[in-house]
Amino acid sequence: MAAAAAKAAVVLPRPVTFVTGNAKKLEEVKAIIGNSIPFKSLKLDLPELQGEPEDISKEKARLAALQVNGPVLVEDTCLCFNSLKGLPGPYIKWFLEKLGHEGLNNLLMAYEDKSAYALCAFSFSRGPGAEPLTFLGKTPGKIVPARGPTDFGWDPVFQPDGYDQTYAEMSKEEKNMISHRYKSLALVKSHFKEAGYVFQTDEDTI
Ligand SMILES: O=c1[nH]c(=O)c2ncn([C@@H]3O[C@H](COP(=O)(O)OP(=O)(O)OP(=O)(O)O)[C@@H](O)[C@H]3O)c2[nH]1
Ligand SMILES: [Mg+2]
Repeated sequence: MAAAAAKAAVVLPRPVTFVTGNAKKLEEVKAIIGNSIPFKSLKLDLPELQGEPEDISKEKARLAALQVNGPVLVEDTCLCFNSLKGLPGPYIKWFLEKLGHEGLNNLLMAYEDKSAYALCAFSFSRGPGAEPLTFLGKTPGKIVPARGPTDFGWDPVFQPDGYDQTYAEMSKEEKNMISHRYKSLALVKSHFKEAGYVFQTDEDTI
């Protein structure tokens, strides 16, 4: 039999929109994705479901696709303490806001085990109504008293396994080579490569 027909390209109506209310996330996503996926960004703080990271991320993608009326990428980030069976997890934003770096350390005072992991769940939706695909990236480490610049979230209290520095003490380039976000985006990039999406620009659709 003749070789199988070439896979038809999936045409997406415009560049993907990365929807986030977090400027520091956007900075890292830009640095990690580079030119490999054409995307633009939209600053929007989407409401978040309670529950498992994957479900929160998928629901964010569904909401974002409706808002944007096109293909979207979103992500949800968790910081999970093993002694606390994965908490604060997706609720880290509020724990950090209320307790600060010292409070996060204090949560683990009663436990010997300070191990933790950073988890990033990117979700991609091709548009409103499409089932989002989720890509998980995980970096193991431990919670330590804050060290390094305090310009991004809990970076100063997270020391990845195999490193003497916290995320905050590392250069951006170094963090972006090992981070939960990097690992999750590596899977997103592979998916885009395999799927061979073709993007129309906004100009094409006018
Ligand atoms: O030190 C950090 N290093 C990181 O690599 C990192 N990634 C996210 N975060 C923080 O963890 C919470 C996640 O909550 P989150 O995923 O809902 O994000 P968000 O609400 O800020 O933005 P978004 O939901 O609009 O995208 C928020 O407090 C973020 O600031 C990080 N902190
Ligand atoms: Mg959020």
